[in-house]
Amino acid sequence: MVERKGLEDLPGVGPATAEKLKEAGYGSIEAIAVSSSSELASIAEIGESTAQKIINAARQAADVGGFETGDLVLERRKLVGKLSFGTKAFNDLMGGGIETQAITEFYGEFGSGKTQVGHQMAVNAQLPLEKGGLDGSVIIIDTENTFRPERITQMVTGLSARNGTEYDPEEFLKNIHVAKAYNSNHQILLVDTANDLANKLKDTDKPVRLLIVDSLTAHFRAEYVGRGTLADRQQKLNKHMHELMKFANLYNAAILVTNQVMAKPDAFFGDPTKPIGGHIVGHTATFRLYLRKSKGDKRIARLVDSPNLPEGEAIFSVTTEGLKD
Ligand SMILES: Nc1ncnc2c1ncn2[C@@H]1O[C@H](COP(=O)(O)OP(=O)(O)OP(=O)(O)O)[C@@H](O)[C@H]1O
Repeated sequence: MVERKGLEDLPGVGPATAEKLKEAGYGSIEAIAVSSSSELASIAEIGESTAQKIINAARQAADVGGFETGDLVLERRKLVGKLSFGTKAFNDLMGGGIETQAITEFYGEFGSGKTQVGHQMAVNAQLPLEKGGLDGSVIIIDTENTFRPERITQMVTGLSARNGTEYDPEEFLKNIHVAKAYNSNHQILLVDTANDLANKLKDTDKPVRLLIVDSLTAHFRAEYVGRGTLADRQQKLNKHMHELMKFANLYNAAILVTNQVMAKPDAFFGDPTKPIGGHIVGHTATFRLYLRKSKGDKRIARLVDSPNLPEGEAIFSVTTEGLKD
């Protein structure tokens, strides 16, 4: 595993500059490495030539996606893990579960079950491999204050009954690290914090194997209103997604993000069945699932985009004990 460096390790970046960059959402060496000197100069209030020097140093320090030979890619692909949903229909749809080294996006209307899926996966990820888990810890970036430890307890109790094992909910809660994101910049910054935490836990018996961002887009949507802001928003979102992808590869982790679609479209966001973030999120997420409500506690998940699986649907229920067939 690569040792991660901080912004302060770059020549020419003092604490004040580092702070300005972080506040503007440039919290990682990788983000600096792919920025332009004019952009950096104006954010950090430094000269362009200094900015260019910082960028050059960042490019050297970061692995910003140069070329890799196919055998190395294959070697990494061999490590890909699958995190089970714990429901047959869902697993069948997704070829066994959600993959590590990938971003899986769940989008749908309010109440369609996105947060519930996230909670269930935060439980399942801690199970041993033979039980469909990833034997790891979980990080949740909670942007809408929807994380409920009580739900985790209920789901662990449900799982104990289903698996015929006595799991301790408290143990599960201890392996879930939750941070609230107060705005989109903070949300982007929390991926760096997540990196630090993952780095710290990587040699323990519970390395971070799942990172959840619930909701990926809510802050962006609330902060960037009006047509003139669209380009900025998409650029930030794009950077955020790439940092998440980087995290996925670095720690062989699964990334689960949620995205709300509006039941009542406004003029700006258009088509009600289209998730927020449009092309950017769509092209960066590896798998996309559209969730919708059906009768009672039933939900329908539709796989809409996948590099290697056919499109299809799965029906599942959201119950007090967790997701069920
Ligand atoms: N303890 C519980 N027992 C049974 N069902 C529950 C329980 N808690 C939540 N649910 C179900 O989950 C639904 C909420 O789903 P969830 O919070 O995942 O929606 P969401 O898609 O994340 O919505 P939003 O976009 O508003 O965040 C509730 O309407 C209810 O049907």
